[in-house]
Amino acid sequence: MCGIVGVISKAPVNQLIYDALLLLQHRGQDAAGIVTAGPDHRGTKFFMHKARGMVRDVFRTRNMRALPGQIGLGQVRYPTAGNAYSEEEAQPFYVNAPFGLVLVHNGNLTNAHALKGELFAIDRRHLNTESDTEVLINVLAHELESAARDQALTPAVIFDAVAAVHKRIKGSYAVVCLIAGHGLLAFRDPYGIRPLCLGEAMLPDGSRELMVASESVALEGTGHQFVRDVQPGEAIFIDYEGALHASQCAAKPTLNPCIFEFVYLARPDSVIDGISVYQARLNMGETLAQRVISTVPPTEIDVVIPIPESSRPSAMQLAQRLGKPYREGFVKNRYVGRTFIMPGQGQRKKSVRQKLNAIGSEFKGRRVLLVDDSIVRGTTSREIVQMAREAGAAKVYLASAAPPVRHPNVYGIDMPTKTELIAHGRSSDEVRDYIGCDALIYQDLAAMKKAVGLLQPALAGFEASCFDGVYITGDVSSEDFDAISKQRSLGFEEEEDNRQRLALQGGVEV
Ligand SMILES: O=P(O)(O)OC[C@H]1O[C@H](OP(=O)(O)OP(=O)(O)O)[C@H](O)[C@@H]1O
Ligand SMILES: NC(=O)CC[C@H](N)C(=O)O
Ligand SMILES: [Mg+2]
Repeated sequence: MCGIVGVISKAPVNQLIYDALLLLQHRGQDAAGIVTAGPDHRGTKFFMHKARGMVRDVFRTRNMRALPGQIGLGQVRYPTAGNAYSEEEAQPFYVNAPFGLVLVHNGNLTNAHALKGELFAIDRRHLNTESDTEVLINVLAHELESAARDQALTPAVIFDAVAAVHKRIKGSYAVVCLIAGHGLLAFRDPYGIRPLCLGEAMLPDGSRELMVASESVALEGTGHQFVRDVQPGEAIFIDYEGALHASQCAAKPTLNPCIFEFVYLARPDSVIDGISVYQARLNMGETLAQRVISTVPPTEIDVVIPIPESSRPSAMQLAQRLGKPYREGFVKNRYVGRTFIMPGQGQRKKSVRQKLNAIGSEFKGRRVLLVDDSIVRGTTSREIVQMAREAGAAKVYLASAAPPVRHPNVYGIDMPTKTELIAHGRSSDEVRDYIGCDALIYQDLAAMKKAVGLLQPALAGFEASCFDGVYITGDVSSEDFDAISKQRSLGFEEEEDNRQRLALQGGVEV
């Protein structure tokens, strides 16, 4: 779940894209990049800067100055394919033909490994990284080339190319792409797994600035009005004059957003596909309360404490429903990022204690109900339960606003292998024992789908594979699972080697 943004304006866009990326930082902490198209030669020259790191670290003043132009796009990366530690896999990606394309992608292709061979052998395109996004840009380039041939690149031709891309690639993808000299193209996979929305702002000269972004918070936070979500399977093309063209390019589009966006990934102040993320989390707290009441009598709970950050709305609603005080028992170090989206278990584990610290007085002698939005690898909850006990809690109960995560995700959440999931192959009692709490209460999946789904009647359903093992695209083979998980673990091994080498040399990790 990376964060992506694209803008067409009559004013410089470098600072605007930077600001939008900061608002999307929660979607990716590993790398960031911006491309702008310069005012010269009708915007056919691209200016790019990308590197590993958080937005604030990647872009220095000199980098910002080197990004002129009124059109651009950007990305913050949370790697779910390829190698998390490779600078070359930071986005945007560039290919020089046809026209010159730069592209950013949120999602994960499940058939990237098969397409790689096809691109080389049949389409005669060379790929130089392990990234699925490089596969995607090359498929799009090939299809644009085929659709355009010797005719002018009209919106209809571009939409034909996107229709062909939908037929070739599998998985999840929200995409923004600049076509040199022509305009900005954005499209979303036929199931609408990953989010993408459109906004606008009027500039002082009366012209209209258009922005597409992963979440509405990026629009709002940069002074844009939300216009609408890009529909599943739909493509929109905004030409250099700012005219917007839209077309449905998929044969059978259905709206099945990833439910994990509402559980954890998205910011609560965003609205995705008409669903307020905050309201979704409140509703999850409400249904979780029913489960708590049937497991631990409320008379045995003194206080409800959230595990910051993402669980807060659910915990608040749960406490209200139980009629128990809601207290802040853990303080979050705001300078440590989100632990779940860090690459590598070693780094994630170390970061939990750096990130959260208990306020002793809130725990001493109390029977506490800790609430988290989800328990995935159990990294957070195991540490937190121990911290609550060290702080003197009399009883530690743990409630998860999401059901057990038992299946790998192949659509843009980095949990490609079953074995890394704490609830895989374990009963709830076994997970409770592993985590070390006195009672463990999980959300009910059907209740959660209903509680979030009622906020958007137009939904066909949710992509909820990590909870129910049903893969919405219906075409993920065991070979695809193997390819995705193998490739991710190879990246980690490489990094582990790298860390050990640096440690031996007394070097500093960069
Ligand atoms: O079981 P685990 O593998 O630990 O994963 C789940 C935890 O990770 C996330 O927190 P994170 O620190 O990433 O972000 P947050 O501050 O938004 O809650 C999530 O909110 C859970 O707390
Ligand atoms: N989380 C994402 O959307 C990642 C995009 C792409 N699969 C990458 O790894 O770079
Ligand atoms: Mg958390």
